[in-house]
Amino acid sequence: MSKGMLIVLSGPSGVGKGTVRQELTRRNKGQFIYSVSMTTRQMRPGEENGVDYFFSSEDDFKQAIKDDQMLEYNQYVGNYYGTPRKYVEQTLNRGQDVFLEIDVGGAMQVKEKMPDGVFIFLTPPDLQSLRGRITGRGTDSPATIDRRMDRAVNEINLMKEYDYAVVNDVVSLAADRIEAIIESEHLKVERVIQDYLKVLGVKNDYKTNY
Ligand SMILES: Nc1nc2c(ncn2[C@@H]2O[C@H](COP(=O)(O)OP(=O)(O)O)[C@@H](O)[C@H]2O)c(=O)[nH]1
Ligand SMILES: Nc1ncnc2c1ncn2[C@@H]1O[C@H](COP(=O)(O)OP(=O)(O)O)[C@@H](O)[C@H]1O
Repeated sequence: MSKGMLIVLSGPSGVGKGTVRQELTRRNKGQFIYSVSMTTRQMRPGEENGVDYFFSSEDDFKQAIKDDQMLEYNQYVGNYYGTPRKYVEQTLNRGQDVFLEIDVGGAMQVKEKMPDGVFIFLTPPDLQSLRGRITGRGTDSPATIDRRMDRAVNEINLMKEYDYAVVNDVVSLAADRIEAIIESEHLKVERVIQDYLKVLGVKNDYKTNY
C-alpha cells in the first residue's frame, strides 16, 4: 500500500490558519486526518482536550521532547506547541493523508525531516489586513501587535521555502485553493496517473518523476 501524503498548512500568526483549517475540516469527508497538536497553553472555553489540542503540563511536554516523541515543536507567546510524531507516522503508513496546521518555525523543522510533504503557506492579501485580523482578536496591546507584525514580516520572508502560497482573502476561497492543491498533488502520484491513463484507454507509456 502506498503511504499517505503529509500536508502542512503554515503562515504568520493571525493570517487565519486556524479559521481556514476549520473550514477544511468541516468540508473534509475523510480525505485527510487532522493531527491534533500538543500544547502547554490554557484550554479556552469551548475547547476540548484531544479535539482542539492535547493540553499538557510544561513538565510533560519537555519529557516528550526528551523522549523524541515530537516531530516538531516551537514556543509561541510563552507556551509550547508541537506535533506528536507517532500518530503522524502511523497514519501515513496506513495510507491516509495527514494535515498539520502549525507555525512557520515548526513547518521548517518538518521540512527537514519529511521533505516529501506538501508545504502550503497561507498569506494575507496585504499587511494592513493582517494587522486588522490580529487587532480584531482583541487579545493584544498595541505594543504586542507591533511585535507580532515584525515577526510576521520575518515569517512572510520564508514563503519561498514552501511549495505553494495561498492568499487568505476570503476563507471559503482559500479553502477551495487548498483543496485544489491537495487534489492535484494526488494526481502527480505515478500510480494514480497510470490508473487514470488506463481508465482513459491511453497507451500506458507515461513516465513521471515520482
Ligand atoms: N509549531 C507548531 N505550531 C503550532 C502547533 N499547533 C498550533 N500551532 C500554532 O501556534 C499558534 C498559536 O495557536 P493558538 O494558541 O491556538 O492561538 P491562535 O491560533 O493564535 O488563536 C498558531 O500560529 C498555531 O498555528 C504545533 O503543533 N506546532
Ligand atoms: N479571510 C479572512 N477574512 C477576514 N478575517 C479573517 C479571515 N481569515 C481569518 N480571519 C480572522 O482573523 C483572525 C485570526 O484568525 P486565526 O484563524 O486565529 O489565525 P491564525 O490561526 O493564523 O493565528 C480571526 O479573528 C479570524 O476570524
